[in-house]
Amino acid sequence: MGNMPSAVKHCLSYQQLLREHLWIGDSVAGALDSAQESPQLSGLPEYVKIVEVGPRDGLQNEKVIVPTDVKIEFINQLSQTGLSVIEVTSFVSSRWVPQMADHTEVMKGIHQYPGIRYPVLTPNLQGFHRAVAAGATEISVFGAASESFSKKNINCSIEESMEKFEEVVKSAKHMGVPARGYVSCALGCPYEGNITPQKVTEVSKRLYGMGCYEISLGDTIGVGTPGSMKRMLESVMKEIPPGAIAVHCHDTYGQALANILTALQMGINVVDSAVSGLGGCPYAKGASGNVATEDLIYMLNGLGLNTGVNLYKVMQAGDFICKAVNKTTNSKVAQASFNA
Ligand SMILES: CC(C)(COP(=O)([O-])OP(=O)([O-])OC[C@H]1O[C@@H](n2cnc3c(N)ncnc32)[C@H](O)[C@@H]1OP(=O)([O-])[O-])[C@@H](O)C(=O)NCCC(=O)NCCSC(=O)C[C@@](C)(O)CC(=O)[O-]
Repeated sequence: MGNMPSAVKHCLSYQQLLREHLWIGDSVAGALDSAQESPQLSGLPEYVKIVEVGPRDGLQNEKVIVPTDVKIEFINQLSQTGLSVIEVTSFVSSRWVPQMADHTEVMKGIHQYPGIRYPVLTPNLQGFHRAVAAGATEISVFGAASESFSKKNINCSIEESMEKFEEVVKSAKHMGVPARGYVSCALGCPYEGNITPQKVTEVSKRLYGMGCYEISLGDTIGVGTPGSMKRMLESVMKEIPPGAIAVHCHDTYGQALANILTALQMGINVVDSAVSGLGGCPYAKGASGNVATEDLIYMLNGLGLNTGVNLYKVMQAGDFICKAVNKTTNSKVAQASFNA
């Protein structure tokens, strides 16, 4: 059971919750329940940490500005699900990403529960200082393995970005603020196409070397397959231990769950996902949402792996945000459950 959060031990029966609150029929509730109760398969990590990126990655690409109080309510609902990490917002330029302009209000407005971490994106020192002033206690810097994407996304070369991140991570360390590092375009770039595993490894090593405690490898445009995921991870894992690697899979080509399973089989046990499969990067045209947290939990439950997260409560939060942004969920599990 290791570092499994206690919340998982107190989950109510899915059938009971689903029937009472989501009006789901017995057959669907039974399917969700049996996935929950599956025995663990060998060769996989016992516990998987889910990093929920819905409030940040999930919303950053929404064209209509989501009201701040809706974002706060969404995050507060996610805090009730058993998730231990919820990425809240980005301290970036509002000219570049208007949806994140209310970062300070969101950060100050949420209820921060003990035992849950609420990281935020900070591209430079300006963002870092604003984030800390607003109450952030964990940050992420976000680089890329593609020169073109780096320029489009953060207006500088990879080398320049590393210099900015060094400053941010150094200040973060000095203040006792843990820093995570993203590497976008780990399995392909919207501008350059193929990206070599060597380039991903090189950038990951730089971020890990400067003090990022975890490197999240982003399939930004969701073009990866289990084959390219395996080749990329084999290369990165020569330099970084699996315990310090996370995967961040967009689902554009429907490969996200297969790619995640590949990573789990290689010893990775941190996975980023977004409720309802929301998400996309404003600077990665054509990229669809992240893997849906609901679908990820359903698969992990079926593999008998612990997450500490209550699928029913995540579905409720997903229902809330989809209604608020007037969207249909991208989660297959939520679709199957609601349409049954
Ligand atoms: C990085 C910058 C700011 C550079 O943008 P820049 O224009 O090069 O910045 P600058 O340093 O030249 O400053 C220009 C203006 O921006 C301001 N500025 C400077 N820094 C900040 C800041 N932190 N917060 C607020 N304002 C800022 C600064 O004060 C100045 O204001 P002015 O004097 O003109 O009024 C810009 O390119 C930017 O904000 N980019 C963010 C893009 C973004 O958020 N993309 C989405 C997230 S990445 C992603 O989705 C991928 C990921 C992580 O999910 C993983 C995956 O899927 O692969």
